[in-house]
Amino acid sequence: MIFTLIVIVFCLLIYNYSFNNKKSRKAELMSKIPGPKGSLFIGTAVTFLLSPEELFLKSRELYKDYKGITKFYGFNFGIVNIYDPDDIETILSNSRFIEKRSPYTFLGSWLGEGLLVSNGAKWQERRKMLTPAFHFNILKKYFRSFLDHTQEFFEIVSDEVGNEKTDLSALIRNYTLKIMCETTMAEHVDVTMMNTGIDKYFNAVYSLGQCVVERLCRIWYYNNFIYKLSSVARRETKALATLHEFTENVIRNRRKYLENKNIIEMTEDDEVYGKKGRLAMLDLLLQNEREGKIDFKGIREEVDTFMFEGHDTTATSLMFTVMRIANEPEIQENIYKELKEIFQESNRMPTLEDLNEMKYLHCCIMESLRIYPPVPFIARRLKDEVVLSGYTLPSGIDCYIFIYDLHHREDLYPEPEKFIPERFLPENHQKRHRYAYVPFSAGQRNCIGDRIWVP
Ligand code: HEM
Repeated sequence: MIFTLIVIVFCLLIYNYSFNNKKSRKAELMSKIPGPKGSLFIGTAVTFLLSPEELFLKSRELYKDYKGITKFYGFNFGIVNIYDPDDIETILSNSRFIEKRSPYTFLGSWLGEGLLVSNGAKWQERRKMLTPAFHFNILKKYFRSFLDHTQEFFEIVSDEVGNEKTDLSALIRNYTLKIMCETTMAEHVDVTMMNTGIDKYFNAVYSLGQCVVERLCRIWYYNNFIYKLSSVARRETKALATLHEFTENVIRNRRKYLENKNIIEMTEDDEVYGKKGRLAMLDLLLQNEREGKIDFKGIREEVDTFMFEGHDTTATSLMFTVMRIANEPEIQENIYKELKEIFQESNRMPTLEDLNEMKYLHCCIMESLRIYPPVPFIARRLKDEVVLSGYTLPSGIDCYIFIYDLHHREDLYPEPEKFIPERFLPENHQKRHRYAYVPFSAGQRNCIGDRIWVP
């Protein structure tokens, strides 16, 4: 009871300070932006008192009712949602709008100041440090690893044929994480450790994800002090211990491996790789640690970031792609024909060059990322005022870019729920606005791993 009272009083005080003050420019500008009418004290914050699924549907409703731009506000925060390609271009292409705050801060206890959530000089420094690990040559180097794991995956899936049900999600997640570890954490990650720790790791990722979503749906938890007192925060702390232990083991194992081999300094064509190539992400970070440019905590932040951002998005996308194609017999037939033309009667493994010939399959993947973007929205904190769709957005609020709604706009993608890979044939895709399709975001803070997914 006392806790609820503290929450209410606290929220009302903050609300009064910032948004109820009619003289404030922020309040004046926000009042002009279209959106549902808010209540006296809590603005539209009541919308957040929904379950995650209901909140998702509510956001879709708002998008339909307020084409182009709409707002949420309450207590001390303001959010403007945008879905228009011109507006999205204004934000994503401008280096003034690369700052992230809510809801990324909710990931802070896990990812620290890792690339996904960091800002300013820290972000610039890390992005520069890590970019070489995502060069196309890295993809070439680890292509074999993709093939081996995919082969293993197929064998396991074939054993499932005839079963009434198969949980593809668990299988896909498992293999995606293994590939992610090998390609970004270097080839010699201890597989036994991976296999024993992997289930615990997944459960902890799931649990932490739940905590973040619950926090997002409970506006009073936006305040750190209040959140820390909750049972959700206690669950988060438990999950964090497992997650950090897992990644610390990955780092220590790799470090030990390099020490045992007496590899003091690695160069891009070091013998540790057996062939010429660039350093994988973890080795690049360990190299920078030796040069005093990053410490253990910094390495862990990046390893946590890449393990999460790399495997979760990719596995989600793979699951939706497989699910959708499984329900589209004609599309399956077209994919089969294309593969038959490439491989003829041969059983050989695919090469990187073959990928360039899989044009139809490529369109299918793009269409799947359109309908089911694994990152349905991204956000930017506005440091300056900006005009979007004819409205001036105040500085200090968060601008949410709803990739999901952009990708489902009827005017850009007629019959948006239909799976039509031909939308992405070059002659059709090139006619579209450059910012009408952004599953990997765009601009300076785009996805650093986009080439690993769609080369
Ligand atoms: C289907 C696969 C993927 C999708 C749809 C995807 C999507 C995205 C999106 C939309 C962003 C922008 C986030 C924002 O602005 O808040 C992003 C950023 C990022 N992604 Fe991905 N991603 C994918 C795969 C990967 C992979 C494989 C990796 C790493 C191995 C990765 C690492 C990152 C990192 C580190 C960032 C933050 C970049 C920065 O802020 O500088 N992603 N991703």
